[in-house]
Amino acid sequence: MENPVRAGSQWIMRAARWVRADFDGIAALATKLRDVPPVGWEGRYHFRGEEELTLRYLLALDALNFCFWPPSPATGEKWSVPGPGGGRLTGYFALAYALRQVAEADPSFFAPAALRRIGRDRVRDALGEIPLLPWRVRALQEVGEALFRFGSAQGFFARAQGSCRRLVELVTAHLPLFRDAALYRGREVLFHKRAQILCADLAGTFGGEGPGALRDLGWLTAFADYKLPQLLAAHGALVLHPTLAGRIRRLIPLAAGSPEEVELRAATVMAVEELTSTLRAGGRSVLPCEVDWMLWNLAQDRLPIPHPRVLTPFY
Ligand SMILES: Nc1nc2c(c(CN[C@H]3C=C[C@H](O)[C@@H]3O)cn2[C@@H]2O[C@H](COP(=O)(O)O)[C@@H](O)[C@H]2O)c(=O)[nH]1
Repeated sequence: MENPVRAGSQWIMRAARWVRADFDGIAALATKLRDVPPVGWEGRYHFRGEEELTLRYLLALDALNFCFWPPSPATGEKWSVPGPGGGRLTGYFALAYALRQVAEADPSFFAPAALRRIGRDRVRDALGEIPLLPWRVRALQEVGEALFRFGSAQGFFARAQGSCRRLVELVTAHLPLFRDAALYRGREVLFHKRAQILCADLAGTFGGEGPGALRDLGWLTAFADYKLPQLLAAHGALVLHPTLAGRIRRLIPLAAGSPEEVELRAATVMAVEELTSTLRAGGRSVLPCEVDWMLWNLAQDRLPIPHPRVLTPFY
């Protein structure tokens, strides 16, 4: 079955007014990507241990995998935690590492009954002053609730039967904060960013074996976060309406669910589809999620324009 994220994004881009994919820009970026080696799983900061705990950890990780930038640009620094080598980690890797330390020091944090009724103080103890704390508390409570209902993380993930599509359906059915959808011109469109990343994280963590043996990774689209549109726009693969570009440059948050925000996400998905086809036509066999990883990796370097800011628990 076709991924609804792909079909929805295609439909949005036919009507889009704020963002367009630029085919010369995409072709130029594809040429650059041709020489980028495949990006493997970067698991240095993740927890890996006994299977049940690892699965609980991954579900919690992707439940919290959103908004790592300071809501107030004037006062806030990007959220960070001390890393293993003395420096500081930010963003996704900071979250992976902070949760790993919790898993190692106090595995009972991830017990279904504990997560179900976790409160702000416990989350703050674990993660420090992370943005959007109330959403994160709720996200963890939902993880606890789902684990409680299924009895274990192993029981939960087993229901996916090795399929990304089923895992996305499962997660979005049982954990409301994974339901990453928007209304565009009166129609519901899906992005399922964190649910789809969970599939990639699962495959990466387990090296494609055991619970990470997912047979339909090609079903996944790009994960419509805030780093990919930043990179794509910086390379001219996406062209933004000047008003939108100006707002992003001035760090003004975009309204969640606004047409410009939804179009940016759809354009990101479609640009990655186009990059994937271009690379394939050039003889390189890649999946959209692999192109996503290449781009996300490149987006870890300093970029000439800021990333779009949307206060949302979805990405
Ligand atoms: N499109 C896309 N977005 C991704 C990821 C990942 C994690 N993947 C890695 C994990 C191990 C592997 O080796 C993977 O490469 C996180 N994010 C998103 O980025 C944003 C944070 O950015 P920053 O502040 O710079 O950490 C935030 O929205 C977060 O949800 C991805 O893969 N693709």
